[in-house]
Amino acid sequence: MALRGARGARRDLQRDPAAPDHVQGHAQEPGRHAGPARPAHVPLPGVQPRALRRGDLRRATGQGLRVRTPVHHERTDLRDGLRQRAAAPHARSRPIRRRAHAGRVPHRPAATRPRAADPGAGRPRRHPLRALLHQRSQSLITRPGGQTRVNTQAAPIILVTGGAGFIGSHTCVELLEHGHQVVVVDDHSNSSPAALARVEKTAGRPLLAAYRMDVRDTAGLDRVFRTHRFDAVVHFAALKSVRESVQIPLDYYDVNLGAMVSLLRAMHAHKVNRLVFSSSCSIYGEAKKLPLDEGRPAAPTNPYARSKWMCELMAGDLCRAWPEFAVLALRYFNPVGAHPGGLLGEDPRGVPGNVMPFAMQVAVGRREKLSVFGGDYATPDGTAVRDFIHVVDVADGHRVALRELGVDPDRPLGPAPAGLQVLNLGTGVGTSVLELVAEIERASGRAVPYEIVERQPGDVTRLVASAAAVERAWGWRTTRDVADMCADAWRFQKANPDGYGAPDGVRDGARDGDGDGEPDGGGEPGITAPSVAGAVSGPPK
Ligand SMILES: O=c1ccn([C@@H]2O[C@H](COP(=O)(O)OP(=O)(O)O[C@H]3O[C@H](CO)[C@@H](O)[C@H](O)[C@H]3O)[C@@H](O)[C@H]2O)c(=O)[nH]1
Repeated sequence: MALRGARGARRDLQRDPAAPDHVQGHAQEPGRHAGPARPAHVPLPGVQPRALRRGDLRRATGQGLRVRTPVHHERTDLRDGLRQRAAAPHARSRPIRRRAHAGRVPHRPAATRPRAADPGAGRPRRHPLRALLHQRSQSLITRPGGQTRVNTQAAPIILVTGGAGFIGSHTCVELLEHGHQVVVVDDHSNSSPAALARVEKTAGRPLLAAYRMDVRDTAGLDRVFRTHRFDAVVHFAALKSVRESVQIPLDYYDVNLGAMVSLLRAMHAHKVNRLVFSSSCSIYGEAKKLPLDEGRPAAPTNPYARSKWMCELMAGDLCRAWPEFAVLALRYFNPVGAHPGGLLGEDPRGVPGNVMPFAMQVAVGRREKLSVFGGDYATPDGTAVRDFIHVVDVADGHRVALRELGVDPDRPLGPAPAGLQVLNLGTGVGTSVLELVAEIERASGRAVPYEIVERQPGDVTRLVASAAAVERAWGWRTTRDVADMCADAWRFQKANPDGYGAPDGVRDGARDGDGDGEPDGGGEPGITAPSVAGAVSGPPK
């Protein structure tokens, strides 16, 4: 299926007279926003500019090699290999594959991934040529025929703020599995550093670095931007509870808007011009008509939703002032579920504010009963209706969003379609709170006792997405239903009744103990570090 560019969707929005006035596009000047081109296969100092040959490898390893079938072509892109194969089906050629440790990993179905529970599983083995790499952005690439060479068409480096949180951690896995390099900034106010160790285990690759810091720490953030040359940012770090925001609105404005200002300043100062912003369908407020499309005017009903709306406005204003800036604001509906591998899931600190983690804790016996907020809504069973979306679909949506911003590990950095684009991430299917409870009982085989109590201030009756725009723009749709969400969330909850519990040996706040100027666990970050998350550090000095 041919994919339509994101700019197509932006034009759709511009044509829509009901589109919010901050949703704008800027005509793209060809080539202008392409960012720095990545040179392909630049020789390393002291290294012959030829491809390293099989003999070199054998000498370096002192052991035999698994030799791949020789090929008749020299291509760098997997799809090129596949295309060529299709054109000459009898040629004994294979599409080029990248080795798992090479930092650029093709997506594999979960069943074929190394089992994280196996000792040593998922841990990339050090390649003997690794010592030749002198830049963190370089990686090895192995071609059919056994040729291995240094690939300087660097994997993109992505900053993920709030990367240890629920959606952030799943997105980190998705990005690592697809060959991105990932740096996390998280203050762990509502997350555990242990989640990052599990991200690495699940993805089978380490993070490039992980910093424990508040995004509002402008000086610290500036040092992070000076330490890494980011290609794009995915911004999750925020407070996210609708009902809590009604009680402590200033905290929500302070954290959510403060972090956005600080991040946009750093991006502007360091000329990092691609942002995927974690927005929210709560911006739509009380719906008169369903499903909700992106042209629906904003009518937020609580400080949390208003803060997300203001962040979108802020990003739109910066797009007007900085024509190279490209922002994709993803308005997710209700992300729930967990990674099917069972290591990653939702583990908020304290009493869960959201219905799914609370109900899961009831099912596992940590809490007595669920309070269902409101049984008198104008819905079939009287409880509120939400569009629950699997967190792995949300994570996948972020990877595709980066691709639409020109950031794809399988290609050189592409042009960034400048301006702000807003897209829903939802399934289009509404599920009531009581329907969700019934599905959790089915998945877990346990009773989830509940009591219907008063409606809560800030809540709305129904939020259900129109998923048409994202499908038009990217050819993308969600693939998992509420049964999958409950089954996966239960798998995590059952295996981790206390969530992440005691951190997995994580040394919180560890610094640069080995004095190499990198967060501990570094060395050749993203490639050979046993676990960057095992040494989450403060911001670089
Ligand atoms: O203990 C609980 C918690 C929630 N609910 C109800 O369940 C529904 C869903 O609540 P929740 O899971 O908290 O989701 P939302 O309030 O819809 O907000 C979530 O979903 C938004 C998108 O809709 C995100 O932007 C927010 O960050 C996220 O917290 C609402 O009607 C709540 O009143 C209960 O009945 N009992």
